[in-house]
Amino acid sequence: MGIDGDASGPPRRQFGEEGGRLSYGGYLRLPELLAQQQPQSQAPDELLFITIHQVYELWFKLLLHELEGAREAMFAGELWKARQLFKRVHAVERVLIEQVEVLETMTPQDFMEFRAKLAPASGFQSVQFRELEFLSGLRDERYLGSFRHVSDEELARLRRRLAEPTLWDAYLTALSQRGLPVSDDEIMTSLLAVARNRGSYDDLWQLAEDLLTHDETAALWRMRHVQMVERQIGTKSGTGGSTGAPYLRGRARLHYFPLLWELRAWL
Ligand code: HEM
Ligand SMILES: N[C@@H](CC(=O)c1ccccc1NC=O)C(=O)O
Repeated sequence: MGIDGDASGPPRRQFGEEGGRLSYGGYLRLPELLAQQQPQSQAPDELLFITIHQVYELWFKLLLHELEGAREAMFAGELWKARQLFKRVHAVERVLIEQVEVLETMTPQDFMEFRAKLAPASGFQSVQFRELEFLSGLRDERYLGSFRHVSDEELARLRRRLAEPTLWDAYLTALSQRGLPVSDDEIMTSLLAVARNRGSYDDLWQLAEDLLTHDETAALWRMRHVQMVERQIGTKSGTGGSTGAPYLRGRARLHYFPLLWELRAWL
């Protein structure tokens, strides 16, 4: 039944539509969006491969936006707002992990039908992925060298990310706004004070837990990704020129907020 109560056919006109200029496809720019999947081969699974990467990049864009918001909220001392945003970040990050399963429905044989066409492209070159790492505090300038292919605008974005404050910088500001010292020598004592004095500092504790969950979920994605990689290409080296799985295993151990993990040993 149509929304306007007509028993058959689509609604002729909906409430609030009078004079409106927006349509579903226009608002969401679907003609543009759905024109962006352009396989390089005839292999049937290449559409899946392109789609899943594009979906990742869309989520990366949203994550950057929300994490910027969380950083701003921490600087402003609005911890509740930062926490609200981290909730969304965590939910999206869990989706990113779950999504790997969809790509694993592709067999290695089917991947090999188009893999050769991909080199030297690889996830190495995801600007937004590196932006997320830089914003989160994992700043390895050597990666700028692997971005020679990217546009000036993208390179400028990465350089900006290296120069701007990280989530950790914002958390330290939130700590110092509450009178807790944050110098290298004093930070562990302050983190311990927060952990042991929940009556006064529960909001700061919960926020640190949110940061840790962001860190943990990102690490889980890296582990999930390398599992998929081993399943797809085994011990082959990567199209991006790395050793493949061994390189990725090394990356899986990294942490955004090492002090929050170190804190565990003192609790
Ligand atoms: C068949 C599926 C996939 C395979 C076999 C694969 C393989 C690889 C390999 C071997 C690398 C290391 C760089 C290189 O030498 O190529 C890499 C890096 C990367 N891949 Fe994938 N990948 C797959 C799917 C994905 C998907 C769906 C994403 C989502 C965006 C992704 C994102 C990345 C990122 C961000 C890196 C850089 C990681 C880092 O430097 O820490 N990959 N991938
Ligand atoms: N690096 C992968 C290829 C690959 O997965 C890929 C290729 C182009 C664009 C994104 C990719 N995804 C992640 O690395 C490989 O070595 O098979």
